[in-house]
Amino acid sequence: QWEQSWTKSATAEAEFVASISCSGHGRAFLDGSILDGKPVCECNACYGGPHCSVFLPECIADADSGDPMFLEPFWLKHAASSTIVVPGWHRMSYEFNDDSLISKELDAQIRKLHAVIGNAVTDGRFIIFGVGATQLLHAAVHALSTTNHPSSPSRVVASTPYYPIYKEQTEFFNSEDYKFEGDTSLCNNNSGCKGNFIELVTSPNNPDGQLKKAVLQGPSAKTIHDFAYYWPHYTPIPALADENLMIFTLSKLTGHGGSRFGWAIIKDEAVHQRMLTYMNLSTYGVARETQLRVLKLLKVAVENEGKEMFNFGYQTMRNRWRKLSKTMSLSKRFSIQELETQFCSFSEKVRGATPAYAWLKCVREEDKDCNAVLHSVNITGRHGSLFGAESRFVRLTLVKSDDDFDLLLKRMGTLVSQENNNDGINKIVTHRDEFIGTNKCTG
Ligand SMILES: Cc1ncc(COP(=O)(O)O)c(C=O)c1O
Repeated sequence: QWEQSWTKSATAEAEFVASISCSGHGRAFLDGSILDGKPVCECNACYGGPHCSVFLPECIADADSGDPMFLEPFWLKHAASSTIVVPGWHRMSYEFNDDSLISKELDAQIRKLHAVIGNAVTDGRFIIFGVGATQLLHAAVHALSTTNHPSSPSRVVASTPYYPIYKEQTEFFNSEDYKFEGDTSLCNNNSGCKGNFIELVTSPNNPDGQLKKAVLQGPSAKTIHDFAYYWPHYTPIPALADENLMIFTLSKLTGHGGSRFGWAIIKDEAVHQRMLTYMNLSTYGVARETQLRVLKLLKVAVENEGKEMFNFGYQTMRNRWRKLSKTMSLSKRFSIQELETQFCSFSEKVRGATPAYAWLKCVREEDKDCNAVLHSVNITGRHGSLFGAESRFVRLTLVKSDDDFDLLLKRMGTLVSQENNNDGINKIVTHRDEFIGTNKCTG
């Protein structure tokens, strides 16, 4: 016998903020700036004005970050089932009742999620939570490294092109126990293979979306499998992954990058213990508010056997890829990666990959800096050199909001049509070195 009482004002406050109109190009938040007693609209990139109704035509199409806002419309539609209320007294303690830092319910929910999607084995494995995959990656490198051997640190490698944080993080923490050594191929001819290796395997890969396997084998090679994108939004799921150390993140699964939540699935107990020690000494676990929210989100994610969220994610990414591929098919100046088709055990169909990023190549000899070419039509992507690749590659994000994607597509369309117009003009104009932005006249 109870009556709703103290949550009334919280729910009214939440619904009031949600009702503020930002013209479909922004959102007001409870913790946003206040003007005249009301939270103000925070506009999507390239929109402004008090209600985000003004398009800013000169602005940059920012295709740099991998912020998966493409899932926001799903959560707007599922507001009722995904909302939580966090009272002032919710889990104030440092620990759960069993002295752990991990919600057992959330642990079980994660195992259920993997069983529903069929992308990773969790039976008999340890699960540990982290403040995003970012924290877990470093905890894993620490746990697998050979300690107390300052003269022979573990050699951290990844296949080019690789996610830049691997290098940046390993170098930043500057440990005596491990060193970033770059591309895995340094060990292709056996001469470079002395010592202990930690190979970071990203599958599907960031930036090019390829499904990858470990290159290094044998007792001196340990692997960390970064499965941030091993979800049906981005790739067919060919098989259950059963690697020694697998890292997943909420960011690319549900789109909640800001919640800073990831998890690792670990086979070996000693490695698990070392990662736990790292977590205890760095952050003492993940915020209980985050764990509560993640539990709720994952319950929605597995509703209806995962069909709703994963279908939404896949359809959105597939539509974006169709549009982009159509535009790029008209270009001889740029190419993007080939998308592999294979059987997906989750959808029980043969389907194509729909990666989070387009890995764009400027094919003309003179376009050595591809990001500079894109700047001519106000697009900025992530420079290929950050991934250990040539500067004629650029990573373009396809996971941001519809507004971001639409603008990127429009600007890519402009660039490609300039190229096609120029092919005609080049036959006539031979005396000018440059025209239309930075396009070179090669005719
Ligand atoms: C391959 C890969 N691993 C890890 C991460 C980091 O994820 P998180 O947001 O959980 O820190 C990203 C984010 O872009 C990523 O692309």
